[in-house]
Amino acid sequence: MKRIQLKARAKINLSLDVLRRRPDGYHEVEMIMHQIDLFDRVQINEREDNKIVINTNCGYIPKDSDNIAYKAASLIGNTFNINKGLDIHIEKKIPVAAGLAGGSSNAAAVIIGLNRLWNLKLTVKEQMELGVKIGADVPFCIAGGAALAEGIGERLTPIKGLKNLWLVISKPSISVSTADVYKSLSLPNIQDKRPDTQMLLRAVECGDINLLASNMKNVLETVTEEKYPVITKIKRKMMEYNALGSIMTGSGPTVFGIFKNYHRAKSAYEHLSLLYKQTYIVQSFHRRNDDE
Ligand SMILES: C[C@](O)(CO)[C@H](O)COP(=O)(O)OP(=O)(O)OC[C@H]1O[C@@H](n2ccc(N)nc2=O)[C@H](O)[C@@H]1O
Ligand SMILES: Nc1ncnc2c1ncn2[C@@H]1O[C@H](COP(=O)(O)OP(=O)(O)OP(=O)(O)O)[C@@H](O)[C@H]1O
Repeated sequence: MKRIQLKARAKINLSLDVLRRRPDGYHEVEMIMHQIDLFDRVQINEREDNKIVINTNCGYIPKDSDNIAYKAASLIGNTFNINKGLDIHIEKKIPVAAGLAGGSSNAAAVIIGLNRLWNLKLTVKEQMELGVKIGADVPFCIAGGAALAEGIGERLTPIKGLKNLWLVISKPSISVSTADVYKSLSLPNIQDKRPDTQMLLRAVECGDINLLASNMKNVLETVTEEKYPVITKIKRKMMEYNALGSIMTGSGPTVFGIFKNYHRAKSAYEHLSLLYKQTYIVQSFHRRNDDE
């Protein structure tokens, strides 16, 4: 029986802009996305029967066909007419419903893993085209590294990622539905809150973390931060503890701060982790999937 184990890394949005609402309800976005070195471990083992079975150490994600990793496995099985059963074990470390693409990264790991396990010879682009059928963040999680994401998030232009960037990530104990956040977004409300994506892209590519950190913006804060003042509180704390800049990632509620060095990040981590249990000190992860 064949088996494979992969790391499924989380992402943050260094900027998030919404350009328009499409007739199907989805939104056209412009985002700078970056993987971080906070990951779940996904292990896939073939089974004797033809069932897909999800196991996880996390008590509050679905273990049936609602699990996004299950959906990815069944999509690959159906697309390539492979009727083999799989045990998928997810060791969760990425906070759930947090804006960190935890579920999407698991789906991406299953697509990448089955491509290798079953020798499907899919290119990264082909894997991404399958991934978007599961969710808008899945193609980025397959591509990895750092990218400008357009369309609904699936049109990716790879960029040179940031090496060894120190971040503190803090999730308050509330969960947010991405669909609800996009639904509640008022486009007129965000006009004076939009990021200068081109300038931020240049900052990332030059490694100018001061310029980046002080200009990061996420227009979805107008919905989630408005509803949950704890997000403002965490951003303030990050700045109080010497972050160069701090915003919410994705649809929230997780907040991240960028720090000049490990010592400053550690000091912020020590303070914030006393207030918010789900606080992590992490580095950026810049390697793309096609580099591996
Ligand atoms: C907020 C982000 O995480 C930022 O990276 C993504 O835009 C969301 O990506 P995701 O969670 O993979 O999104 P999906 O699972 O495809 O969609 C969840 C819901 O979010 C809304 N959605 C998502 C992406 C997008 N560009 N426009 C949207 O309006 C849709 O209502 C959709 O029903
Ligand atoms: N493998 C999985 N891991 C995490 N959540 C999952 C998984 N499968 C299904 N879910 C469900 O998906 C929902 C969103 O969880 P997820 O952690 O992916 O959110 P997120 O970090 O906000 O994602 P994104 O940043 O892509 O919007 C939760 O309600 C969760 O129960």
